[in-house]
Amino acid sequence: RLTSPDSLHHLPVHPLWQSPLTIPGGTRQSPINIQWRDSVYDPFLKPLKISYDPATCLHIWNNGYSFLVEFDDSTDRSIIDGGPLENQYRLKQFHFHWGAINDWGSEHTVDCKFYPAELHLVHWNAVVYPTFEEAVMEGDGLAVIGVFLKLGARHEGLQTLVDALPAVKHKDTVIEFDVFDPSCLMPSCPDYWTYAGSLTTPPLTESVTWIIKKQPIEVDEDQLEAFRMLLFTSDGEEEKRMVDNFRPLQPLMNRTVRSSFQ
Ligand SMILES: COc1ccc(CNS(=O)(=O)c2ccc(S(N)(=O)=O)s2)cc1
Ligand SMILES: [Zn+2]
Repeated sequence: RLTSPDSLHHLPVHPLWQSPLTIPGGTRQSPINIQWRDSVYDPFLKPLKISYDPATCLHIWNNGYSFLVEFDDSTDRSIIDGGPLENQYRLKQFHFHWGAINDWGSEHTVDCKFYPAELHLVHWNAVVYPTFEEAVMEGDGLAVIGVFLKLGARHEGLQTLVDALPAVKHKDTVIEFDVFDPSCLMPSCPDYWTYAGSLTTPPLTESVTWIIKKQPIEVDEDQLEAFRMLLFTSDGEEEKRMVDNFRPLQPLMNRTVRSSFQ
């Protein structure tokens, strides 16, 4: 059993990002810096297999941390398999982390370099665990694919999401979003790093197999600015722009980052 959520509330929190800075006894916290030269090529790592059914898309909502696109995870219609994983994992939601300016915003860094934003696709091990909530508490319960966003050409697939953001400007607003294929947000290169880590927001449980794509996707300035016009705050509250919603880097401790490529 992992740290229970209620034991986290008295810990020092990061001012901008209501997430405890440290977890007592935490040995596999996320995010981390990925030092390219220290990652170890593992020839036994398989290619990651992704098969998403766009019709499993349900809605977009602003949860006060980020905006999430949630999926129907009651069946195995949207799954990932292979890569470092021993089971197939079901897609539950994806969300982003971003900065107030383009110099930072990602959660993971590569050779201490920040990207302006990072996409997280959250999957859970429905082969072994009966519910997502149980999977969140187990070491092999979750698999999150991280994709870096870099400033460049406009991303047409992302634009359909961006167009919906004004409707979820405030915390706890939701809109229906019934067809979206997150595969369009994947870079073309299959290369990834993988390591054992945690959720980067409460409950910060050490239940995530991280799969971080080496190649970023390109988005343009207007698309990043659209993220930055979202609010942490509910309608009627004093407006706080939703920016810098990333957790500080955590110590690598006794972990090795493996790469699927040489
Ligand atoms: C007990 O019920 C629960 C337990 C946990 C959650 C949090 N939601 S979550 O697990 O999808 C994620 C939180 C942070 C993620 S990150 N940035 O590492 O990809 S994913 C919701 C309900
Ligand atoms: Zn995340």
